[in-house]
Amino acid sequence: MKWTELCIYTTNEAIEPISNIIHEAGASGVVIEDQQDLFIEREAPFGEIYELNPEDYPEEGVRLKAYLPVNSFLGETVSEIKQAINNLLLYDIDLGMNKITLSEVNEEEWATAWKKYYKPVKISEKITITPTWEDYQPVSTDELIIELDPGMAFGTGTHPTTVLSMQALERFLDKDDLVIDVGCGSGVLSIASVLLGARNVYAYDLDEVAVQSAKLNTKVNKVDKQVVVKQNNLLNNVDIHPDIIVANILAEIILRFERDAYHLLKPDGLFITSGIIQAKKQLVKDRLMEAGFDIVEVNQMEDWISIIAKKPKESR
Ligand SMILES: C[S@@+](CC[C@H](N)C(=O)[O-])C[C@H]1O[C@@H](n2cnc3c(N)ncnc32)[C@H](O)[C@@H]1O
Repeated sequence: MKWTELCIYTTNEAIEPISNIIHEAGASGVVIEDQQDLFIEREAPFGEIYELNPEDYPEEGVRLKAYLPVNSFLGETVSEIKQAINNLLLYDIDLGMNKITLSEVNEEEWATAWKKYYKPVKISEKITITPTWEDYQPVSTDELIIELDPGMAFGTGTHPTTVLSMQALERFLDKDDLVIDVGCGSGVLSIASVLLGARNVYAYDLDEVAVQSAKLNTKVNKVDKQVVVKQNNLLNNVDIHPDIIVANILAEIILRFERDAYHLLKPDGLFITSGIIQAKKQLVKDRLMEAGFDIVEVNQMEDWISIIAKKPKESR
């Protein structure tokens, strides 16, 4: 199948409205190449690797790229896109060069074009996540590598909520711990747990696609013998007593099973929660304490909160 690559040269302020126009025209995704990205100073507490190549960016302004299938409607679709973009001038949106170019790409090029945007990322002191197609060589001997294919359940494993969970696992997981991963998504936290020394992990997700993806990723990372992946609603009908329960799920969902987590955990066990927005921080803390937990730590990355709670030795 043939595709047309639509390149729109514009400005930073026009990214959002033009992206909407392109989505409405039927493109499944938009690539944003913003010249300013080359100059942003990024926080890199763990020396994250950002390998931006200036050649991938326009000399000035922003380049948006979208892919449309070549069919008999293409000419009409492109005219509508041009018209809708020009209409933005009525709202005083600066369109900069406002140049559009079209070029044909074949299926194969299109399918791999997005891969250059994914690079190995060091997300904690020990853990680096790398896309499966990269031949990444560890920088130090104690570096732990997780191979993940972006595009599968819950992205690349580099979302702040995942990073917060992983950093907590890195600090609190002891060798031979038994771990439950609630809402495992791609399985990234289960894989990290095994690499960090967990004896076994039980990974649950409600979504069948996530379950399949986690099964595949545990195989790719050669930890499938230690990780049991199952479709399950939270901790319903689970009768395992772990040292750690990790759950990167929204606050509303955490608050549906904090008591189950407390009952299942071994004394001294940890409940690592993440995916909590600022506004829900106090509510989640209160409810964890009501369930009997002691709060060990509250951490933040960007707008996201992670709360680490401990079940006391003597249950209340
Ligand atoms: C934010 S993602 C986290 C994925 C992964 N743990 C990570 O950190 O990258 C939350 C996951 O929870 C799953 N989920 C939502 N509700 C659930 C439920 N009731 N039971 C089990 N999993 C659930 C979703 O399908 C999704 O995969």
